[in-house]
Amino acid sequence: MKTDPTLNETLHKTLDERASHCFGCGAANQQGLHLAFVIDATHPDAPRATAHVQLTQRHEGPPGYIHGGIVATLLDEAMSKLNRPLKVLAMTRHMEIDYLRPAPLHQPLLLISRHLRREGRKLFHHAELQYPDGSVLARGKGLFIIIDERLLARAGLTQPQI
Ligand SMILES: CCCCCCCCCC(=O)SCCNC(=O)CCNC(=O)[C@H](O)C(C)(C)COP(=O)(O)OP(=O)(O)OC[C@H]1O[C@@H](n2cnc3c(N)ncnc32)[C@H](O)[C@@H]1OP(=O)(O)O
Repeated sequence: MKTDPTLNETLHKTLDERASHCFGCGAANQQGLHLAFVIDATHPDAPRATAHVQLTQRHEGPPGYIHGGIVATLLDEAMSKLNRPLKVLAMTRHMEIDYLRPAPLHQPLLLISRHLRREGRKLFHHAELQYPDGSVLARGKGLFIIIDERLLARAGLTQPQI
């Protein structure tokens, strides 16, 4: 049986290295958004993440504005960045979004997320896309589920013990 020649290489990379093509934040993804977050873990149980965003016509939906699916990606990515400071691996299970105003292209915007609460494996996060003056363009609430070792292995995401 033939094996994929890239498989062995993939298995020997850490999860962080394998996330380098993440569409939201991966440095190696040339088509990605390259979001760079600053994490504030002053309160370890209530971390916050912030990123500056300025998108171009590549991500256009309505003329002059960011596509709604990309807005969802921004909010999802911002919320996912709260998992590491909480010292867990977790994936988005449910997300809801209020698109309050069209989000403009070519303008500096702020992406801000915060952890709300934890109930067992369930993490409840919140995120906003804002103008620099704090007025809100879109708001998201997310349910992230903490992934245990068994599920990591099933998803092929186990970090090899070598
Ligand atoms: C891994 C590191 C990589 C991170 C990259 C970050 C990228 C940015 C974030 C993403 O976009 S991740 C990609 C999008 N997400 C996915 O692809 C996840 C796909 N879903 C799954 O793989 C599974 O559903 C998942 C592993 C998340 C959970 O599967 P489980 O079988 O472990 O969950 P389960 O069905 O038992 O639900 C867990 C709990 O949530 C509850 N739940 C589920 N849906 C709910 C809902 N909609 N509202 C409220 N509660 C809900 C459910 O009742 C249950 O509650 P209890 O623990 O109290 O019993």
